[in-house]
Amino acid sequence: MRSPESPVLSIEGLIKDVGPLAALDGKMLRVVNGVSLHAERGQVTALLGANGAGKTTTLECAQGLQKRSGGSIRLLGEDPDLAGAGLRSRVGVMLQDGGLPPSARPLPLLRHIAGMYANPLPLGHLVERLGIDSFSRSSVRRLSGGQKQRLALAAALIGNPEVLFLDEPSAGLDPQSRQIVFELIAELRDAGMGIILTTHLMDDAQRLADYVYIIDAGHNVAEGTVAELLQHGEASRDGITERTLSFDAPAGLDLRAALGGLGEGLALAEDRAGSYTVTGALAPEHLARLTAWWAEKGIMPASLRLEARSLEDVFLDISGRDIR
Ligand SMILES: Nc1ncnc2c1ncn2[C@@H]1O[C@H](COP(=O)(O)OP(=O)(O)OP(=O)(O)O)[C@@H](O)[C@H]1O
Repeated sequence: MRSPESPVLSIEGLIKDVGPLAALDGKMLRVVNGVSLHAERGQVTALLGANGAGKTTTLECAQGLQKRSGGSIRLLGEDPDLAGAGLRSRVGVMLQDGGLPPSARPLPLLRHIAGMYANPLPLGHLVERLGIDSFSRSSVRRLSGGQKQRLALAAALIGNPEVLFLDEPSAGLDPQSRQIVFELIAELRDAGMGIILTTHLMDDAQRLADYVYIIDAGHNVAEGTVAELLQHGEASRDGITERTLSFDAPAGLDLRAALGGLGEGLALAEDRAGSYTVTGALAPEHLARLTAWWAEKGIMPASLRLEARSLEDVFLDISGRDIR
């Protein structure tokens, strides 16, 4: 648990029932069952979970878009179910499909939104950072998925919020835009904004998140920094640190010969022609043996990477591998 010192968002034991549902003979369905989460200023907090885990419902309750059935929520110290425009003006929300009016053009739309806030960010700066100029003459309905995404982020930020909710912030973005959006998120975090994001992309969470909550079937199943969660993954394997060494080199190498007697207990594979992985309890001796063999044979790999388990491995261990 981290210290809840002036959290931007504090959720304790959130319950959300939906219905009554005809499919359940008129009964209610509990879709969030006791989720707790704390998000701090100056941090990126990620909420991860499989499809249907309850992420959207949790965050919509936090934003006051859905009324909770039980538990407590404080967003910037206020109950979102009771708060008014004052709270909304301090909160930025970027939804996955943007929720932007289809016939609007980017700049008038952003100017209009900026006009609703007391201290908006300078429009020109945001427009330039997010490359909105290049499509400012098109209407929202004609924008590509990635352009809409960047415009939605600008719309969420223009009011200069203290807390920002991001739903799948890199969905549909090309590598250049993703880089720009990530840099902007890191800058906003460093400037003290509290950022709460949901994503299915473990890479994004691993790169951006200061603290991660994993929920499943409506309740918390794990939490911690990325490093803590990765350690959890290691501990769950009887204290043995499993690592993967991957490298690209000429096709058809005999890895077993390369590792000699040290290959026992390791999984050796040439996944594609010339693309190799060695997985298991790798020790420095394995690396020494392999690199000595390369030197002996005059082999210089085109790429080489050593990693412990990824957040994706840990996520799958924690929330199971069954499709939802
Ligand atoms: N109004 C509703 N009526 C019936 N079921 C609902 C309703 N709202 C949510 N649910 C169900 O509650 C569960 C949680 O939904 P939610 O959208 O919060 O999940 P999620 O974690 O955001 O999923 P995803 O990753 O797929 O977006 C799902 O199984 C969903 O079908």
